[in-house]
Amino acid sequence: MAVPTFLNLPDRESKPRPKGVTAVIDSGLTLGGFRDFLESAHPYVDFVKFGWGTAVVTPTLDEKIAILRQHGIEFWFGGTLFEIAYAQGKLDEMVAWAKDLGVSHFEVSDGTIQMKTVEKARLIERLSADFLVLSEVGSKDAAEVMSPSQWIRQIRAELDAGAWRVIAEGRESGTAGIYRDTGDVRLGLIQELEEGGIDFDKMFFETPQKVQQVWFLSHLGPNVNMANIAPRDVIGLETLRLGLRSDTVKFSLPKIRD
Ligand SMILES: C=C(OP(=O)(O)O)C(=O)O
Ligand SMILES: O=S([O-])[O-]
Repeated sequence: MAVPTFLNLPDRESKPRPKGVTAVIDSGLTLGGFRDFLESAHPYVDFVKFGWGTAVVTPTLDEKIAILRQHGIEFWFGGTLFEIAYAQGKLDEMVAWAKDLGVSHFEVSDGTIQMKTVEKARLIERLSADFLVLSEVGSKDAAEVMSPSQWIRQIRAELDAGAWRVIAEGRESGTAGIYRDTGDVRLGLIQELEEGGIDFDKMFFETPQKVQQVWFLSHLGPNVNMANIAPRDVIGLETLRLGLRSDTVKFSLPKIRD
């Protein structure tokens, strides 16, 4: 990796990283755009999520997966696709298709459909036999606001059911789940998750907007796990993690900035 050693920068592990991961959302890049993006930014991309149902309408899905393999990048399909398959009674078919494609990670969410907590836990447990399960907590509907204690209960229940990581909902837009509809972080919620003893290394925070990335880095440090990062933002996000941009320069200049 080309980070020069003459600067004092925060420690960043190289891939595969246990934390400090960047998960990109592909909302439908062209094959050429996808290839170019990863040629430029692959050291900083840990995962690609094919957003919502884009995977099933992407004629070049196999080619995209081959490019991800060349760069050692894992991928998964948007939780919305799981929700639609489940609600149509087609989960077994989706699992078979995912296995055929060699998928190792699988998202289980209920951001759009209603699902009982015990049913979600059962599905997490079942899918964990075949995949590393990312379960997502939070609604995609900005009008649905869950209390911090509900968030804590659900995160714990999903980790107990076998989820490998829990994703905190933010959408592609950054206007639901852990955010108000204005995009402002629900500060009290994040604080209560921390006080409630949630292990943030087991969480992926969806942080599509730069201001949201800056907030999470400033409060939880350079190695916070972030998801729903747009391809065009990956290099910029890495500079934020390393304190190479004014917003987080305290990471590279801790003594003269606070
Ligand atoms: C990111 C989204 O969906 P998914 O989590 O299913 O990819 C979205 O609808 O904003
Ligand atoms: O679909 S979006 O804008 O979250």
